[in-house]
Amino acid sequence: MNAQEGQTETTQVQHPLRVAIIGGGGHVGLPFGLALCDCGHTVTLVDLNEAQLDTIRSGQMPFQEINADQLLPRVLESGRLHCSTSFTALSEQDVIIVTIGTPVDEYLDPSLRAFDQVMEDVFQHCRPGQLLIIRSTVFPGVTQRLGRLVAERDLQIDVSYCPERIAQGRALLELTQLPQLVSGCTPQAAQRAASFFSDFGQEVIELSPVEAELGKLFTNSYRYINFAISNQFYMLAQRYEADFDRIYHAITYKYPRMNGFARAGFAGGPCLLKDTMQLASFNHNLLTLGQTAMAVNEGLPGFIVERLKKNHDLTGLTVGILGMGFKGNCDDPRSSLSYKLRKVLTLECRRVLCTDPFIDSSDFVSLETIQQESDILILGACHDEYRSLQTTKPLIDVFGFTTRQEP
Ligand SMILES: NC(=O)c1ccc[n+]([C@@H]2O[C@H](COP(=O)([O-])OP(=O)(O)OC[C@H]3O[C@@H](n4cnc5c(N)ncnc54)[C@H](O)[C@@H]3O)[C@@H](O)[C@H]2O)c1
Ligand SMILES: CC(=O)N[C@H]1[C@@H](OP(=O)(O)OP(=O)(O)OC[C@H]2O[C@@H](n3ccc(=O)[nH]c3=O)[C@H](O)[C@@H]2O)O[C@H](CO)[C@@H](O)[C@@H]1O
Repeated sequence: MNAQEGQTETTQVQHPLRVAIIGGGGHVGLPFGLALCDCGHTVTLVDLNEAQLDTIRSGQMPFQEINADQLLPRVLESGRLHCSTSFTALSEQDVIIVTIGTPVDEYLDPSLRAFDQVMEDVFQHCRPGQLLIIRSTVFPGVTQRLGRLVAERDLQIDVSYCPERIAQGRALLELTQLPQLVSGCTPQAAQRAASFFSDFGQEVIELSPVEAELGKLFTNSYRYINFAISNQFYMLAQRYEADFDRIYHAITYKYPRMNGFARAGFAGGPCLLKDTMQLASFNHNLLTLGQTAMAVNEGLPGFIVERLKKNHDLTGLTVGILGMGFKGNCDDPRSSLSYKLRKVLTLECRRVLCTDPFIDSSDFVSLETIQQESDILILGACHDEYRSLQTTKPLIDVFGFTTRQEP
């Protein structure tokens, strides 16, 4: 199922440890666990999702991750990868890593209950001398608060926050290539976390816990706001019947000061919007740029439909969405704007059809059917399969993906 790209060299760690990853069946925990195991650590993936763990035990990746289809059977064969739904294994570990999801709630505030519950479970099972590494993206202040709780209970474990910064699907390519932000509640915790990641092959940058927490949120908010600039310019160009892609090429060509100018497109997924909202919430709901970015990026599906309505009577038409994942060549539908587009279209059109080569859903149709039965096609995700799509139907491609020359 997975594409294969140049494997990164595996170097063996000098100090093999016993490591548990809570949330180890997920998009962050699993590839990290495989990589740690591959370089010599013994890893227990602790996850509530039994079905996911069964899939992993059988040697199958539960989601797409470049090079993981080859790596998973290899580490299973080594005998150093274990899976468990129980926290009891925690007491046998040297290092406990937390990679559970950290969503925002319906008020756009971080939802801390699940995280606090996991921490309570960790406290019940930990033993003195262990290193706790928080790797989920957390609200600023969470790490120091944990440090205070650990001190109050005299648990004698070292608490650190070391955020994950890989792009989903590319973890095994990026893990040892990206510098690792490292922080600890005490100098000893920071130093132990730094040794753990340098032994793993990463360049380490030390920050205080709140700096590392903010650093992670700044990284994702920056990217999200950056996409909003392009999406706003795209909408503006459309309003004046100007071709955004032609402008994009013209103004970025041999002009280095536009190097960071993003393409227009659906900016979705489980992280960018959520982390921008966490930052806003941390700053007492004041993050003007972030909130404006949310209005722009989340408004793009509605804008597309409004534009279509100007030239077509949608009530009699079938519209097809190509690609439902939250980004190109990705099988993850979480917070994909293609679903928002489907919802808006459903209110306006006779029929909406969806297709995606990576997502198995009973209400999706094949690429062939969608091409035959749709009057209008809209690109929802830049899957390679659509790059050279031949169609006689009008194709709305906000990304400029099907017309651009370079990848
Ligand atoms: N997805 C990414 O590319 C990415 C990148 C960097 C950081 N992050 C951050 O990493 C964290 C995890 O994200 P993800 O995409 O891997 O989420 P995910 O939903 O894919 O994985 C989380 C895993 O935790 C498990 N889990 C939930 N509650 C649990 C509990 N109480 N005990 C044990 N296991 C439990 C779930 O079953 C799931 O397998 C989030 O904070 C996210 O913001 C994600
Ligand atoms: C590359 C990057 O910094 N990604 C961050 C992002 O990864 P994540 O896995 O969310 O992936 P991306 O940042 O690549 O994509 C997020 C969204 O932006 C859209 N998109 C992408 C490129 C583009 O030019 N225009 C556009 O709109 C994608 O279609 C997708 O909907 O959140 C993760 C979770 O915290 C971080 O760890 C990653 O570091």
